[in-house]
Amino acid sequence: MRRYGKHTDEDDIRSRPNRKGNRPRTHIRPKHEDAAEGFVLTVDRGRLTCLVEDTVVTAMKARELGRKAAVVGDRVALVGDLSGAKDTLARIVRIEERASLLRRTADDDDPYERVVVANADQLAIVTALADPEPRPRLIDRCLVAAFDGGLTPLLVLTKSDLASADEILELYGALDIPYVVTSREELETGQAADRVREHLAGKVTAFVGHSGVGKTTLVNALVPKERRRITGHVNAVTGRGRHTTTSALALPLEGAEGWVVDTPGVRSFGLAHIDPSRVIHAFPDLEAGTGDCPRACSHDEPDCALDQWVADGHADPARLYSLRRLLSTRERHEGD
Ligand SMILES: Nc1nc2c(ncn2[C@@H]2O[C@H](COP(=O)(O)OP(=O)(O)OP(=O)(O)O)[C@@H](O)[C@H]2O)c(=O)[nH]1
Ligand SMILES: [Zn+2]
Repeated sequence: MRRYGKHTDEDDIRSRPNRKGNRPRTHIRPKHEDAAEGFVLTVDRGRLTCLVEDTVVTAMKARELGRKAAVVGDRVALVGDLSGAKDTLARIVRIEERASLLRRTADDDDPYERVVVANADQLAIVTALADPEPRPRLIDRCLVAAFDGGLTPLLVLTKSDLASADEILELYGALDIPYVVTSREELETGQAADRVREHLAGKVTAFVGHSGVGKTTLVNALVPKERRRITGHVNAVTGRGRHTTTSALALPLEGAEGWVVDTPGVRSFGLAHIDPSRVIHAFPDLEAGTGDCPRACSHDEPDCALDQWVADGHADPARLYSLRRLLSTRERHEGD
């Protein structure tokens, strides 16, 4: 697992314009030197559940954090009552620098950024091969969010007992994304969890997927029994029988070191915040050819240098095609 250690807060490292003319802040003697290090497991209406060593502590952010919000996966510094006893509340005084940040906008027309998960190494995109039908545009949008946020994608294709994975795998072949295909039978024998777990060991993995794809079933097979959630659909009369996830939730991986971050089912994945230059970073073979692109090139315009780069044999045309397909998913379509 990535060692988070005592990172300094990025915002504190950058020298800021010193409007008030007081001494610049240095990080040599940080405030709250004695603060404990915690890991945010979930957030619920301003209350953050954090793991501090082996104790689960409820906390809220200290006023000095201002508008900064801690999210699931954040490494934070806590002070105050760290006993974890009932009705105690610790204070989060610092959010450490993030190694990655999975974001989505609720809607492309809504510029408000909803941070989903911080510090995840990997994004597991769970897609059913049938029931519900795979939605490649949604997969593409998740991939773009992963590349933009610095996460490595993993495709988890469920319900192979209902339909073949060939078409989807062909569509993503050029992207060379690691994938796992699972079926009902493999869920029952435990093979499905075993094969997915191989990709999760030592990592923090955020799971996303449209409702009904089998994400909860899979997550439950990966975490300790007492942490499992109820699966199945809402009972139309009582409304019970289904978990209502509103925030992401970090759960320990069973059988290996690592974290599974379950996120609420996504219907859409808004990408208003995406920066193409961060996406192309995930395509080093193509990034190397962007030197002659016009300024702020979208890499999908007539003067883009990548056409020549590919024509000269420096990269596979299928890779450029895939990149452009991904970038074009930033435009919103009906049904995204
Ligand atoms: N045939 C088949 N059904 C599966 C498989 N995996 C899960 N299911 C079923 O698909 C349905 C949905 O599974 P869930 O795990 O609840 O799906 P989810 O993605 O968490 O969906 P929400 O709970 O709606 O967010 C359940 O009835 C599961 O039993 C599979 O590999 N094959
Ligand atoms: Zn370009």
